Amino acid sequence: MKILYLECNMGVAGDMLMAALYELLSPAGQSSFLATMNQLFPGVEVRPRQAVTCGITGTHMDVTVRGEPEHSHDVALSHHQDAVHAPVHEMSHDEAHHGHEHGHAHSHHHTTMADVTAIVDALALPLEVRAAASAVYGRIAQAESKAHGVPVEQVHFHEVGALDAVTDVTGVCLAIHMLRPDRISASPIHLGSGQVCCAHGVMPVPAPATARLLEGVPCYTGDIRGELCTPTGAALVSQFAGAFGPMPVMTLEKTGYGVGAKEFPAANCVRAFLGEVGDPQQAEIVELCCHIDDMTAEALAFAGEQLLDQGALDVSSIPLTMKKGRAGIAFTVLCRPRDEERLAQAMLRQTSTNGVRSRCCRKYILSPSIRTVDTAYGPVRLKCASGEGVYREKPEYEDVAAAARRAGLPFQQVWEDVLTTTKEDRYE
Ligand SMILES: O=C([S-])c1cc(C(=O)S)c[n+]([C@@H]2O[C@H](COP(=O)(O)O)[C@@H](O)[C@H]2O)c1
Ligand code: NI
Repeated sequence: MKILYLECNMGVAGDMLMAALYELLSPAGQSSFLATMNQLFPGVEVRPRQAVTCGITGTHMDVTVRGEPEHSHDVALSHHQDAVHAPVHEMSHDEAHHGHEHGHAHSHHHTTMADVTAIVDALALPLEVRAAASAVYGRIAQAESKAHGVPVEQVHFHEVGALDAVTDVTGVCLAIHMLRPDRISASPIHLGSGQVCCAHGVMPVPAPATARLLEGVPCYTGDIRGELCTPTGAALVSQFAGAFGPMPVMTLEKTGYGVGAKEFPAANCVRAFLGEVGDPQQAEIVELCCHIDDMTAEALAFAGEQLLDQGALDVSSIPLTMKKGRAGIAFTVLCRPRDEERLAQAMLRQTSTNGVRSRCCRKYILSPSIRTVDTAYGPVRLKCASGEGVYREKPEYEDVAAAARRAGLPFQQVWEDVLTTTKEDRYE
Protein backbone atom coordinates (compact mmCIF):
# COMPACT_ATOMS: atom_id res chain seq x y z
CA MET A 1 0.00 0.00 0.00
CA LYS A 2 1.39 3.38 -1.04
CA ILE A 3 1.54 5.90 1.82
CA LEU A 4 2.13 9.65 1.64
CA TYR A 5 3.21 11.24 4.91
CA LEU A 6 3.40 15.02 5.28
CA GLU A 7 5.68 16.42 7.94
CA CYS A 8 4.50 19.89 8.93
CA ASN A 9 7.01 20.68 11.68
CA MET A 10 7.32 24.19 10.24
CA GLY A 11 3.69 24.51 9.33
CA VAL A 12 2.38 24.23 5.80
CA ALA A 13 1.64 26.63 2.97
CA GLY A 14 0.25 25.80 -0.46
CA ASP A 15 3.45 26.55 -2.39
CA MET A 16 5.64 24.59 0.04
CA LEU A 17 3.35 21.59 -0.15
CA MET A 18 3.25 21.76 -3.94
CA ALA A 19 7.08 21.88 -4.04
CA ALA A 20 7.45 18.92 -1.65
CA LEU A 21 5.02 16.81 -3.71
CA TYR A 22 6.69 17.91 -6.95
CA GLU A 23 9.96 16.46 -5.63
CA LEU A 24 8.27 13.08 -5.24
CA LEU A 25 7.29 12.88 -8.93
CA SER A 26 9.46 11.04 -11.43
CA PRO A 27 11.40 13.23 -13.91
CA ALA A 28 8.76 12.49 -16.57
CA GLY A 29 6.01 13.22 -14.02
CA GLN A 30 7.67 16.54 -13.14
CA SER A 31 7.77 17.60 -16.82
CA SER A 32 4.16 16.67 -17.32
CA PHE A 33 3.18 18.44 -14.06
CA LEU A 34 4.86 21.68 -15.16
CA ALA A 35 3.41 21.45 -18.67
CA THR A 36 -0.09 21.05 -17.21
CA MET A 37 0.31 23.77 -14.59
CA ASN A 38 1.77 26.25 -17.05
CA GLN A 39 -1.19 26.07 -19.42
CA LEU A 40 -3.85 26.63 -16.76
CA PHE A 41 -3.99 30.41 -16.55
CA PRO A 42 -2.59 32.79 -19.16
CA GLY A 43 0.17 34.79 -17.50
CA VAL A 44 0.63 32.46 -14.52
CA GLU A 45 3.93 30.64 -14.46
CA VAL A 46 4.98 27.84 -12.11
CA ARG A 47 8.72 27.38 -11.94
CA PRO A 48 10.59 25.11 -9.52
CA ARG A 49 13.94 26.28 -8.31
CA GLN A 50 16.50 24.69 -6.05
CA ALA A 51 16.43 26.33 -2.61
CA VAL A 52 18.37 25.79 0.59
CA THR A 53 17.13 26.08 4.17
CA CYS A 54 19.44 25.47 7.11
CA GLY A 55 21.79 23.72 4.71
CA ILE A 56 19.10 21.40 3.33
CA THR A 57 18.44 21.49 -0.38
CA GLY A 58 14.90 21.27 -1.63
CA THR A 59 12.58 22.94 -4.09
CA HIS A 60 10.92 26.30 -3.91
CA MET A 61 8.02 26.86 -6.28
CA ASP A 62 8.08 30.27 -7.87
CA VAL A 63 4.54 31.11 -8.89
CA THR A 64 4.44 34.32 -10.91
CA VAL A 65 1.38 36.11 -12.17
CA ARG A 66 2.31 38.21 -15.21
CA GLY A 67 5.91 38.10 -14.06
CA GLU A 68 5.17 39.16 -10.47
CA PRO A 69 6.28 36.78 -7.74
CA GLU A 70 3.64 35.27 -5.49
CA HIS A 71 2.41 37.83 -2.96
CA SER A 72 5.32 40.14 -3.75
CA HIS A 73 2.78 42.96 -3.67
CA ASP A 74 2.73 42.67 0.09
CA VAL A 75 5.73 41.11 1.72
CA ALA A 76 3.64 40.68 4.84
CA LEU A 77 1.63 38.06 3.05
CA SER A 78 4.45 35.92 1.82
CA HIS A 79 4.55 32.64 3.61
CA HIS A 80 6.36 32.53 6.86
CA GLN A 81 7.02 36.23 7.08
CA ASP A 82 6.18 37.90 10.33
CA ALA A 83 4.10 40.68 8.90
CA VAL A 84 4.21 43.30 11.58
CA HIS A 85 7.96 43.77 11.33
CA ALA A 86 8.14 45.50 7.96
CA PRO A 87 6.74 48.92 7.06
CA VAL A 88 5.04 47.56 3.94
CA HIS A 89 3.05 45.37 6.28
CA GLU A 90 1.12 48.36 7.43
CA MET A 91 -0.47 48.51 4.00
CA SER A 92 -3.54 46.41 3.50
CA HIS A 93 -3.60 43.89 0.73
CA ASP A 94 -6.17 45.84 -1.27
CA GLU A 95 -4.26 49.08 -0.88
CA ALA A 96 -1.10 47.38 -1.98
CA HIS A 97 -2.86 46.49 -5.16
CA HIS A 98 -4.52 49.74 -6.01
CA GLY A 99 -2.86 51.39 -8.93
CA HIS A 100 -2.02 48.20 -10.74
CA GLU A 101 -5.18 46.26 -10.33
CA HIS A 102 -7.10 46.89 -13.52
CA GLY A 103 -6.74 44.19 -16.12
CA HIS A 104 -4.46 42.44 -13.67
CA ALA A 105 -4.76 38.73 -13.03
CA HIS A 106 -5.04 39.47 -9.28
CA SER A 107 -8.66 40.51 -9.13
CA HIS A 108 -8.87 38.51 -5.94
CA HIS A 109 -10.34 40.95 -3.49
CA HIS A 110 -13.63 40.42 -5.30
CA THR A 111 -13.38 36.64 -5.50
CA THR A 112 -16.29 34.63 -4.14
CA MET A 113 -16.76 30.87 -3.83
CA ALA A 114 -18.87 30.95 -7.01
CA ASP A 115 -16.04 32.75 -8.86
CA VAL A 116 -13.44 30.21 -7.71
CA THR A 117 -15.70 27.27 -8.58
CA ALA A 118 -16.25 28.69 -12.06
CA ILE A 119 -12.50 29.25 -12.52
CA VAL A 120 -11.61 25.75 -11.31
CA ASP A 121 -14.39 24.07 -13.35
CA ALA A 122 -13.06 25.58 -16.55
CA LEU A 123 -9.50 24.33 -16.03
CA ALA A 124 -7.98 21.75 -18.36
CA LEU A 125 -7.49 19.25 -15.53
CA PRO A 126 -8.88 15.80 -14.74
CA LEU A 127 -12.31 15.93 -13.09
CA GLU A 128 -10.90 14.42 -9.88
CA VAL A 129 -8.36 17.26 -9.59
CA ARG A 130 -10.97 19.96 -10.22
CA ALA A 131 -13.34 18.35 -7.69
CA ALA A 132 -10.57 18.22 -5.06
CA ALA A 133 -9.59 21.86 -5.68
CA SER A 134 -13.24 22.98 -5.35
CA ALA A 135 -13.57 20.96 -2.15
CA VAL A 136 -10.48 22.69 -0.72
CA TYR A 137 -12.04 26.06 -1.52
CA GLY A 138 -15.32 24.87 -0.01
CA ARG A 139 -13.44 24.32 3.24
CA ILE A 140 -11.83 27.76 3.07
CA ALA A 141 -15.24 29.34 2.38
CA GLN A 142 -16.75 27.59 5.43
CA ALA A 143 -13.85 28.76 7.59
CA GLU A 144 -14.05 32.34 6.29
CA SER A 145 -17.80 32.31 6.81
CA LYS A 146 -17.37 31.35 10.46
CA ALA A 147 -14.42 33.72 10.98
CA HIS A 148 -16.28 36.75 9.64
CA GLY A 149 -19.82 35.75 10.61
CA VAL A 150 -21.20 35.96 7.06
CA PRO A 151 -22.99 33.32 4.96
CA VAL A 152 -20.72 31.23 2.72
CA GLU A 153 -22.16 32.84 -0.44
CA GLN A 154 -21.14 36.25 0.85
CA VAL A 155 -17.56 35.29 1.66
CA HIS A 156 -15.08 37.31 -0.34
CA PHE A 157 -11.71 35.68 -0.58
CA HIS A 158 -8.89 38.15 -0.39
CA GLU A 159 -5.42 36.66 -0.61
CA VAL A 160 -6.65 33.08 -0.78
CA GLY A 161 -8.71 33.92 -3.86
CA ALA A 162 -5.70 35.25 -5.81
CA LEU A 163 -4.64 33.36 -8.89
CA ASP A 164 -1.36 32.35 -7.30
CA ALA A 165 -3.27 30.79 -4.39
CA VAL A 166 -5.62 28.98 -6.81
CA THR A 167 -2.49 27.76 -8.61
CA ASP A 168 -1.04 26.41 -5.34
CA VAL A 169 -4.29 24.59 -4.58
CA THR A 170 -4.68 23.06 -8.03
CA GLY A 171 -0.97 22.19 -8.11
CA VAL A 172 -1.23 20.24 -4.87
CA CYS A 173 -4.40 18.48 -6.06
CA LEU A 174 -2.75 17.59 -9.38
CA ALA A 175 0.46 16.30 -7.75
CA ILE A 176 -1.55 14.10 -5.37
CA HIS A 177 -3.62 12.84 -8.30
CA MET A 178 -0.40 11.93 -10.12
CA LEU A 179 1.21 10.27 -7.08
CA ARG A 180 -1.93 8.23 -6.37
CA PRO A 181 -1.21 7.34 -2.72
CA ASP A 182 -3.54 4.83 -1.10
CA ARG A 183 -3.40 6.68 2.19
CA ILE A 184 -2.25 10.16 3.30
CA SER A 185 -1.38 11.14 6.85
CA ALA A 186 0.35 14.12 8.39
CA SER A 187 2.20 15.20 11.50
CA PRO A 188 0.57 17.59 13.98
CA ILE A 189 0.76 21.09 12.48
CA HIS A 190 3.13 23.76 13.80
CA LEU A 191 1.25 27.04 13.53
CA GLY A 192 3.89 29.63 14.49
CA SER A 193 3.06 32.56 16.75
CA GLY A 194 2.73 36.33 16.83
CA GLN A 195 0.70 38.35 14.36
CA VAL A 196 0.25 38.61 10.64
CA CYS A 197 -0.93 41.43 8.44
CA CYS A 198 -3.39 40.78 5.65
CA ALA A 199 -6.31 42.37 3.84
CA HIS A 200 -8.38 42.22 7.02
CA GLY A 201 -5.69 44.03 9.04
CA VAL A 202 -3.30 42.73 11.69
CA MET A 203 -4.46 39.33 12.89
CA PRO A 204 -3.22 36.85 15.46
CA VAL A 205 -1.39 33.69 14.37
CA PRO A 206 -2.96 31.31 13.59
CA ALA A 207 -5.15 33.49 11.40
CA PRO A 208 -8.85 32.96 12.19
CA ALA A 209 -9.50 31.07 8.95
CA THR A 210 -6.50 28.80 9.63
CA ALA A 211 -7.71 28.06 13.15
CA ARG A 212 -11.21 27.23 11.87
CA LEU A 213 -9.79 24.99 9.14
CA LEU A 214 -7.73 23.05 11.65
CA GLU A 215 -10.57 22.31 14.06
CA GLY A 216 -10.21 18.59 14.84
CA VAL A 217 -6.55 18.53 13.71
CA PRO A 218 -3.71 18.25 16.24
CA CYS A 219 -1.65 21.44 16.07
CA TYR A 220 0.55 23.59 18.26
CA THR A 221 2.15 27.02 18.55
CA GLY A 222 5.78 27.44 19.55
CA ASP A 223 8.63 29.88 19.94
CA ILE A 224 8.96 30.67 16.26
CA ARG A 225 7.37 34.01 15.44
CA GLY A 226 5.55 34.12 12.14
CA GLU A 227 2.65 32.51 10.32
CA LEU A 228 3.88 28.98 9.65
CA CYS A 229 0.53 27.56 8.60
CA THR A 230 -1.56 29.56 6.15
CA PRO A 231 -5.27 29.07 5.42
CA THR A 232 -4.43 27.46 2.07
CA GLY A 233 -1.97 25.05 3.70
CA ALA A 234 -4.48 24.23 6.46
CA ALA A 235 -7.28 23.61 3.93
CA LEU A 236 -5.09 21.33 1.81
CA VAL A 237 -3.81 19.24 4.70
CA SER A 238 -7.23 18.89 6.29
CA GLN A 239 -8.72 17.92 2.92
CA PHE A 240 -6.22 15.20 2.12
CA ALA A 241 -4.82 13.81 5.38
CA GLY A 242 -6.94 11.01 6.76
CA ALA A 243 -4.95 10.81 10.00
CA PHE A 244 -2.51 12.90 12.05
CA GLY A 245 0.34 11.62 14.16
CA PRO A 246 3.84 10.20 13.88
CA MET A 247 5.07 8.76 10.61
CA PRO A 248 3.68 5.25 10.22
CA VAL A 249 6.14 2.40 9.91
CA MET A 250 6.81 2.29 6.18
CA THR A 251 9.54 1.50 3.73
CA LEU A 252 10.62 4.85 2.33
CA GLU A 253 10.80 5.21 -1.42
CA LYS A 254 11.26 8.93 -1.87
CA THR A 255 11.46 12.14 0.17
CA GLY A 256 10.48 15.61 -1.01
CA TYR A 257 11.48 18.97 0.51
CA GLY A 258 9.26 21.98 -0.19
CA VAL A 259 11.20 25.02 0.94
CA GLY A 260 9.52 28.23 2.17
CA ALA A 261 10.57 31.79 1.41
CA LYS A 262 12.05 32.78 4.75
CA GLU A 263 14.95 31.49 6.82
CA PHE A 264 14.15 30.49 10.39
CA PRO A 265 16.40 28.99 13.04
CA ALA A 266 14.87 25.65 11.99
CA ALA A 267 14.75 24.31 8.43
CA ASN A 268 11.74 26.01 6.85
CA CYS A 269 10.27 23.22 4.80
CA VAL A 270 7.42 20.80 4.41
CA ARG A 271 8.71 17.27 4.00
CA ALA A 272 6.74 14.71 2.06
CA PHE A 273 7.55 11.03 2.40
CA LEU A 274 6.37 8.41 -0.05
CA GLY A 275 6.62 4.82 1.04
CA GLU A 276 5.09 1.40 1.16
CA VAL A 277 3.39 -0.21 4.09
CA GLY A 278 2.03 -3.63 4.04
CA ASP A 279 1.71 -6.58 6.27
CA PRO A 280 5.18 -8.12 5.86
CA GLN A 281 3.52 -11.42 6.68
CA GLN A 282 1.50 -10.97 3.47
CA ALA A 283 4.24 -9.52 1.30
CA GLU A 284 6.92 -12.14 2.04
CA ILE A 285 7.11 -15.87 2.25
CA VAL A 286 9.84 -18.13 3.61
CA GLU A 287 11.08 -21.25 1.83
CA LEU A 288 12.67 -23.87 4.11
CA CYS A 289 14.45 -26.60 2.18
CA CYS A 290 16.57 -29.69 2.74
CA HIS A 291 17.76 -32.62 0.59
CA ILE A 292 17.06 -36.07 1.97
CA ASP A 293 18.31 -39.48 0.77
CA ASP A 294 17.76 -41.66 3.82
CA MET A 295 14.08 -41.48 4.76
CA THR A 296 11.33 -43.81 3.63
CA ALA A 297 8.44 -42.42 1.60
CA GLU A 298 6.15 -43.17 4.55
CA ALA A 299 8.32 -41.32 7.07
CA LEU A 300 8.68 -38.32 4.78
CA ALA A 301 4.92 -38.17 4.12
CA PHE A 302 4.35 -38.26 7.90
CA ALA A 303 6.82 -35.39 8.37
CA GLY A 304 4.97 -33.38 5.72
CA GLU A 305 1.64 -33.93 7.46
CA GLN A 306 3.10 -32.86 10.81
CA LEU A 307 4.55 -29.69 9.31
CA LEU A 308 1.23 -28.79 7.67
CA ASP A 309 -0.50 -29.35 11.02
CA GLN A 310 2.00 -27.00 12.64
CA GLY A 311 1.29 -24.11 10.28
CA ALA A 312 3.26 -24.76 7.08
CA LEU A 313 1.51 -23.15 4.11
CA ASP A 314 2.62 -25.92 1.79
CA VAL A 315 4.97 -28.90 1.68
CA SER A 316 6.43 -30.28 -1.55
CA SER A 317 8.95 -32.88 -2.67
CA ILE A 318 10.99 -32.99 -5.87
CA PRO A 319 13.03 -36.05 -6.79
CA LEU A 320 16.73 -35.44 -7.44
CA THR A 321 20.02 -37.23 -7.54
CA MET A 322 22.38 -36.45 -4.67
CA LYS A 323 26.04 -37.19 -3.89
CA LYS A 324 27.33 -40.69 -4.61
CA GLY A 325 24.56 -40.99 -7.24
CA ARG A 326 21.89 -41.46 -4.60
CA ALA A 327 18.23 -40.86 -5.43
CA GLY A 328 16.90 -38.28 -3.02
CA ILE A 329 14.19 -35.70 -2.40
CA ALA A 330 14.31 -31.89 -2.21
CA PHE A 331 11.85 -31.36 0.63
CA THR A 332 10.46 -27.81 0.76
CA VAL A 333 8.21 -26.13 3.30
CA LEU A 334 6.60 -22.74 2.63
CA CYS A 335 5.71 -20.68 5.69
CA ARG A 336 4.98 -17.18 6.96
CA PRO A 337 8.06 -15.24 8.14
CA ARG A 338 6.85 -15.36 11.75
CA ASP A 339 6.72 -19.18 11.64
CA GLU A 340 10.21 -19.63 10.15
CA GLU A 341 12.18 -20.54 13.24
CA ARG A 342 9.53 -22.81 14.71
CA LEU A 343 9.02 -24.74 11.46
CA ALA A 344 12.76 -25.00 10.74
CA GLN A 345 13.12 -26.63 14.17
CA ALA A 346 10.18 -28.94 13.38
CA MET A 347 11.86 -29.95 10.10
CA LEU A 348 15.05 -30.83 11.97
CA ARG A 349 13.00 -32.94 14.36
CA GLN A 350 10.66 -34.61 11.87
CA THR A 351 13.18 -35.43 9.12
CA SER A 352 16.67 -36.96 9.02
CA THR A 353 18.38 -33.80 7.78
CA ASN A 354 21.14 -32.13 9.79
CA GLY A 355 20.50 -28.73 8.21
CA VAL A 356 17.70 -26.61 6.76
CA ARG A 357 18.23 -23.81 4.25
CA SER A 358 16.03 -20.74 4.62
CA ARG A 359 15.21 -18.17 1.95
CA CYS A 360 12.87 -15.19 2.28
CA CYS A 361 11.00 -14.44 -0.96
CA ARG A 362 8.97 -11.39 -2.00
CA LYS A 363 5.49 -12.24 -3.15
CA TYR A 364 3.34 -10.73 -5.90
CA ILE A 365 -0.20 -11.74 -5.18
CA LEU A 366 -3.80 -11.33 -6.28
CA SER A 367 -6.30 -10.51 -3.54
CA PRO A 368 -8.21 -13.61 -2.50
CA SER A 369 -11.90 -13.72 -1.61
CA ILE A 370 -14.64 -16.33 -1.28
CA ARG A 371 -18.17 -16.29 -2.65
CA THR A 372 -20.81 -19.00 -2.35
CA VAL A 373 -23.14 -20.18 -5.13
CA ASP A 374 -26.28 -22.28 -4.76
CA THR A 375 -26.04 -25.38 -6.95
CA ALA A 376 -28.11 -28.52 -7.52
CA TYR A 377 -25.73 -30.11 -4.95
CA GLY A 378 -26.28 -27.39 -2.35
CA PRO A 379 -24.12 -24.33 -1.59
CA VAL A 380 -20.56 -24.50 -2.98
CA ARG A 381 -17.85 -21.98 -2.15
CA LEU A 382 -15.83 -20.38 -4.94
CA LYS A 383 -12.24 -19.25 -4.43
CA CYS A 384 -11.84 -15.89 -6.18
CA ALA A 385 -8.66 -13.93 -6.94
CA SER A 386 -8.44 -10.41 -8.31
CA GLY A 387 -5.97 -7.60 -9.01
CA GLU A 388 -3.58 -6.45 -11.75
CA GLY A 389 -6.52 -6.53 -14.20
CA VAL A 390 -7.12 -10.22 -13.48
CA TYR A 391 -10.22 -11.88 -12.06
CA ARG A 392 -10.57 -15.62 -11.72
CA GLU A 393 -12.59 -18.02 -9.63
CA LYS A 394 -12.88 -21.75 -9.18
CA PRO A 395 -14.93 -24.10 -7.00
CA GLU A 396 -13.46 -25.02 -3.62
CA TYR A 397 -12.11 -28.57 -3.94
CA GLU A 398 -13.42 -29.73 -0.55
CA ASP A 399 -16.98 -28.57 -1.31
CA VAL A 400 -17.00 -30.31 -4.71
CA ALA A 401 -15.49 -33.47 -3.25
CA ALA A 402 -18.11 -33.51 -0.46
CA ALA A 403 -20.93 -32.96 -2.98
CA ALA A 404 -19.56 -35.74 -5.22
CA ARG A 405 -19.47 -38.12 -2.26
CA ARG A 406 -23.03 -37.19 -1.21
CA ALA A 407 -24.38 -37.58 -4.76
CA GLY A 408 -22.31 -40.70 -5.50
CA LEU A 409 -21.02 -39.03 -8.68
CA PRO A 410 -17.53 -38.61 -10.15
CA PHE A 411 -15.68 -35.51 -8.96
CA GLN A 412 -15.24 -34.18 -12.50
CA GLN A 413 -18.99 -34.31 -13.25
CA VAL A 414 -19.88 -32.32 -10.12
CA TRP A 415 -17.02 -29.87 -10.82
CA GLU A 416 -18.35 -29.17 -14.32
CA ASP A 417 -21.97 -28.80 -13.12
CA VAL A 418 -20.84 -26.33 -10.46
CA LEU A 419 -18.87 -24.36 -13.08
CA THR A 420 -21.96 -24.12 -15.32
CA THR A 421 -24.05 -22.82 -12.39
CA THR A 422 -21.26 -20.39 -11.53
CA LYS A 423 -21.27 -18.88 -15.03
CA GLU A 424 -25.08 -18.52 -15.02
CA ASP A 425 -24.86 -16.92 -11.57
CA ARG A 426 -22.26 -14.38 -12.76
CA TYR A 427 -24.16 -13.27 -15.87
CA GLU A 428 -27.60 -13.10 -14.24
O1 LIG B 1 -7.98 35.99 1.89
C1 LIG B 1 -8.51 35.99 2.96
S1 LIG B 1 -10.10 36.21 3.07
C2 LIG B 1 -7.77 35.74 4.19
C3 LIG B 1 -8.43 35.47 5.37
C4 LIG B 1 -7.70 35.18 6.48
C5 LIG B 1 -8.35 34.83 7.72
O2 LIG B 1 -7.79 34.18 8.56
S2 LIG B 1 -9.93 35.32 7.94
C6 LIG B 1 -6.30 35.22 6.43
N1 LIG B 1 -5.68 35.58 5.28
C7 LIG B 1 -4.21 35.69 5.20
O3 LIG B 1 -3.82 35.78 3.86
C8 LIG B 1 -2.52 35.27 3.69
C9 LIG B 1 -2.46 34.35 2.53
O4 LIG B 1 -2.72 33.01 2.89
P1 LIG B 1 -2.56 31.81 1.84
O5 LIG B 1 -3.36 30.69 2.43
O6 LIG B 1 -3.09 32.28 0.52
O7 LIG B 1 -1.11 31.48 1.74
C10 LIG B 1 -2.14 34.64 5.01
O8 LIG B 1 -1.29 35.50 5.68
C11 LIG B 1 -3.48 34.52 5.72
O9 LIG B 1 -3.40 34.54 7.09
C12 LIG B 1 -6.38 35.82 4.15
NI1 NI C 1 -10.74 36.25 5.93
